[in-house]
Amino acid sequence: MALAAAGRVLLQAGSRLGRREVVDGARRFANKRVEVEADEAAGIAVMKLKNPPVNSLSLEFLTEFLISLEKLENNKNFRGVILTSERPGVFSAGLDLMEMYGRNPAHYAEYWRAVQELWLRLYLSNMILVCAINGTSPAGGCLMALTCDHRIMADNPKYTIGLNESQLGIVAPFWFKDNFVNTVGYRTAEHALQLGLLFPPAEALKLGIVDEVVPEDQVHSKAQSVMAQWMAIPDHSRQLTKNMMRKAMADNLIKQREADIQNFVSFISRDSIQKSLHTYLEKLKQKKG
Ligand SMILES: CC/C=C\CC/C=C/CC(=O)SCCNC(=O)CCNC(=O)[C@H](O)C(C)(C)COP(=O)(O)OP(=O)(O)OC[C@H]1O[C@@H](n2cnc3c(N)ncnc32)[C@H](O)[C@@H]1OP(=O)(O)O
Repeated sequence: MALAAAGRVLLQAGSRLGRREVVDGARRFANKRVEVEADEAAGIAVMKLKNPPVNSLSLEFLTEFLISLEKLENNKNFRGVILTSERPGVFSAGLDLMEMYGRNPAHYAEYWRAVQELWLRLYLSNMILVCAINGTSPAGGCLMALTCDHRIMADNPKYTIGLNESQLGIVAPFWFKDNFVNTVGYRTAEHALQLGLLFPPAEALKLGIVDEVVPEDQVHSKAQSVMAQWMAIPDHSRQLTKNMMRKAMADNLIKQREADIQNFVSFISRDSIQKSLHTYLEKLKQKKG
C-alpha cells in the first residue's frame, strides 16, 4: 500500500518531467539524470544513470529514477531492465554525501525515505533486473547492483565494488547488511563490512558480489545475452520464486521503516558523524589537488 501511494506521487511528479523520442525503434525517455532506452517490442529497457560527475544518488536523481522505473513497471510489455551508467568508469559513487552533510533533520528524513524507496522498488521489482557495472560502484552504488537478479562487471582492476561505509565513519544500515549477507555469506560480510572493503572485479567475482566479469567492451552485449536467457523463463514462475526469496527481507524494512528513518536522522545529525563526513569530503577534494 505504502509503495503504491508513493508511486502515485512519483507519477504525478513524473508527468511534469521528461522528454521522449524514438531512436532505432526504441523509445527514449530522457529525464535529466536518467536515460531510458525502452524497446517495447523486445520487452527490455536499458536504464542509464546520468548524474554527473559521479552518478551520486542525490534526492533529485532518486526521484527521477523512481519515476522512470515506475513507468516501466506500469507497462506490462516490459519484462526486463538493464541498469548501467551513462559514464563508463563510474557506475555510481553511492549516496550523495551532500544530502547527508550540513542539512536539517527534515531533509535527512526525506532523503532517507527516498533511499529506502529505491531499494524496496528495485529489490521487489517483478521485472528481470540485470546490472551492467561499467565502473566503480561503492556503497549505495553497490547496493543498487545487489538488488539486481544478475550482475556483470567490467574487467578493469581500477574499478571496485563493495560497502565501504565504515571507512567514512558511518554504518551500513541493517537492510544494506542483510542484502550483502544474503549475497556473500555471513563471515565474508562481517569482515568486509567492518573494514569497509572495496573489491576489484576478480575478487568481487570470487566472493559472489558479481556473477560475471567480462572485458569492458563486452559488458553491454553480455547483459543483453544474459537478459535473453532470463526472458526464456516463464514470468509467473520466476516472479513467484523471486518473491519467495526476497519478501521476508523487504518486509523487515517495511515494518520498521519509520524507526529506520528516525535512526538515520539521529545518527547522521550527530556532530561526530558530521565531522567524519567533513573529513571524508576533504579527502576527496585533496585527492584532486
Ligand atoms: C544508520 C545509517 C547511517 C548511515 C548510512 C549512510 C549510508 C551511506 C552509503 C553511501 O553510499 S555513502 C557514499 C560512499 N561513496 C563513496 O565513498 C565514494 C566517494 N567517491 C569516490 O571515491 C570517487 O569520487 C569515485 C571513485 C566515485 C570517482 O572518482 P573520480 O572520477 O576521480 O571523481 P572525484 O573523486 O574527483 O569526484 C568528482 C566530484 O564528485 C564528488 N563526489 C564524489 N563522490 C560523491 C558522493 N558520493 N556524493 C557526493 N559527491 C561526491 C567529489 O567530491 C568531487 O566533487 P568536486 O566538487 O571536488 O568536483
